[in-house]
Formats: sequence, C-alpha cells, structure tokens
Amino acid sequence: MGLDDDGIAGITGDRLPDERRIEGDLSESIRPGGALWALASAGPQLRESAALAADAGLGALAEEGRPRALVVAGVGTAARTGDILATVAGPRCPVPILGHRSAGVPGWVGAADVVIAVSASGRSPEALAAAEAAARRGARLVAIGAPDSELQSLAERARAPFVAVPRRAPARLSLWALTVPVLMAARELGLVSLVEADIAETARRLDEDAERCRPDADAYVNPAKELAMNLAGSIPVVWGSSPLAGVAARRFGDMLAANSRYPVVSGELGEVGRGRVGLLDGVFGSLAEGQKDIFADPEEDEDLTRLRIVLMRDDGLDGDDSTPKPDTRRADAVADLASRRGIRCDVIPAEGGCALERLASLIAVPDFASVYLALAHGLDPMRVPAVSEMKDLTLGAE
Ligand SMILES: O=P(O)(O)OC[C@H]1O[C@@H](O)[C@@H](O)[C@@H](O)[C@@H]1O
Repeated sequence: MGLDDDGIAGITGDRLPDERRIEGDLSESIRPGGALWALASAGPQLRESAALAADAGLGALAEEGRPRALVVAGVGTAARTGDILATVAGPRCPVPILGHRSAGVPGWVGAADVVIAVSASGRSPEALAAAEAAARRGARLVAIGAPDSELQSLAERARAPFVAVPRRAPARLSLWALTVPVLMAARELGLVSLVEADIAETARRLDEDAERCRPDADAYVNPAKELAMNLAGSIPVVWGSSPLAGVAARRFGDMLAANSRYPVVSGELGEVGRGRVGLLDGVFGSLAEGQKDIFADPEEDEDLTRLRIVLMRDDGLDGDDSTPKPDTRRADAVADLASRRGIRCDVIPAEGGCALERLASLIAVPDFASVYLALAHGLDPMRVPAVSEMKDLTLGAE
C-alpha cells in the first residue's frame, strides 16, 4: 500500500510474516537512530541518564523532607516511568505514588506534594500543563525531558531541577533514559532504595540481553527473534504474575501495538483470574484450537487466528523478607489452563538481584521481539503513520 486518497501515506508491510526478513540485511534498523540500535543502547542510556540526574541538583528536593504524595505526570512511555517507580518502590512505600496521564495535576495537589513532569520531547501538552499547575500550586517540581525544550524553560522559570535527557530516538525506545531520573528523584525523597550497584547490575543485564538479541544472531540462539516468530500471526495475550511483572506485560503491550501493530491483551494476573481468563475459551482460544473437524480444509485451519500467551513470571527475590512473595499459583494455573486447551504459552522468568534488574530482565527481550516482529512483516517500526495522523487530526484539541 502507498499513498491513497485518504492521505494514508507510508503504510508498508505484509500481512504474512516472513522469518527471512529478520535473518537478512537489517542495516536500516541497526544504523544510528534505527530501532535496533536504540534498543541496543538501553544499558548506555541507563548509565548516561544516571550521570545526568546526579548532576541535576535533585538534592534540593530533599530539603523539605518527605512529601505527602508523589505524582508522575506525562503520557505514553513517559507515564510508564511512573508505573516503574511505583513497582520498584514496592508496597511498603511510605507515600502514595500516582501516575497522572491527563493535562494538569489532580485537584488535591498542593505545597505538600512533589510532581515529576516527564516528556521525552519536552513538549507534550499533558506534561507541560502538569509542570505549570505544580508550580502555580507551590508543589515541589522536577522536570525530565529533551534539552532546550519548552519543558526546560518552564522548569527554569519555576526554579525547579531539570534533567536534560538527550533525544536520540522516539520516546518508547528511550524508556531507560527517562526512567532513571524519575527513580533518582524519588530516591532523594527517601521513597525508593536504589544503590549504585543496582543501577550498574541493571545496565549490565541490559547489555547482555542486547548482545543475545543482536541482529546477526539467528533465531535459534536469539530469544527475541524466537519470541517474535512465536507470536507472528497470533493475538498475543501478555500476563504478568506480580505487580512488577504486570508493568513489564503492559510495556510489551505498548511495544507490540506501536512497533509491530498487533492488537494485544496485557495486564496483571491478579485481575485476569476475575474474568479475562475467559478469553481462553473464546473464538481465538479453545474454539480455534479445538477445530479438529476431519472434513475441514487444513489450509483454512492454518489460517485461523489464535491466542498466544506470554507469561511473565516473577517468583520474587530470594532472601528478601521486606516484601511479600508474589503468589505464583495463578501463573501455574494459567499455564495449566492453556495447555488443557492446546493454547501455546511462552514463559519469561524474571531474573536479577533487585527490583529494577528484575524488571529489566522482563522488558529487554520482549522490546527486541516487538521490533523483529515488525520487520518480519516488512513494517517500519520507526514510522507509525496512524500516530502521526492522530496527532495532526487532534492538533489544538487539548
Ligand atoms: O514523551 P513525550 O515526548 O511527551 O511523548 C509522549 C507520548 O506521545 C505519544 O503521542 C506517542 O508518541 C508516545 O510514544 C509518546 O510516549
């Protein structure tokens, strides 16, 4: 498809996935600025951002002590950083951490609270309005985003710390660069314990996963290519077995939608058991798998769209008595339910010695898989015409 009368420009791609497309020449994606290049820079992003945040004067935040509440304001990937902070801080966090995804800040925010406004471009109306509202109400403000942006000017006018995160790729490919300053601001406020070794270990794991997922590693040794081809042609259902794994599951949902353009169901198993698990008995679940009609056309059977489960499994940290161990019974039950119905299931286990590293271990390979799945369909993961058109059509709506 190319340009048509409705102005749908630049939509390329093939309905059928072809593994050869991810075994061949991927130079477009690995050149600087390309999607695979950006994902491979996750570890360096994390280290660079930690250094930038350390120099941004975040210490001033601590002067007025612990806040009443912390609001992380932004949209899209910027908002996911708030979910990451909440899960890394864990259930024992002494103050509420709230993600705010619409313009401004909640009505109750005042001088006792802290607002972190995040925007990769430094110009999302939601983050700008939040920073403005926070300053007006006398809340402590931190802003994180592109250098020389409107967000930076706003932060400077409000005399608030600003962490300038270089913009080298779209927001969704800059998750780690945006997340670390949010975590470090919360650390200054005493809301999260994150030692330097945690940051170093997480960066090292991201480096190692990038190495395993590198473009010239074939599918049989590359877990991201394998996951991409397992999901190809299916409706992915991504479920996380704990709050932490639930954040990773929703992140995979973001990436599969934006990069691979797949519809996806994602969330935490805690709520799944209350109804969503019913999907397994539906048109794309057991009804597709159970079509064993001997008169059926085998080709038609091949064509049926099926669910494919990705179970992100977090068994908790050995030796950590400060947080309750995640209940793994639901993960076992879902795997069992799927196998009884013939629905295939990929399990990704969380690994690592701290919450941040465990989260990274659930995000890195799926991030790469979303790009490989796009490439297998001949889609350009960097250009999402529908998102650009949506922005054009709603310009000035806020
Ligand atoms: O982080 P900023 O630049 O505010 O963008 C926020 C979000 O905007 C949306 O339109 C998309 O482009 C998302 O991928 C992005 O995360």
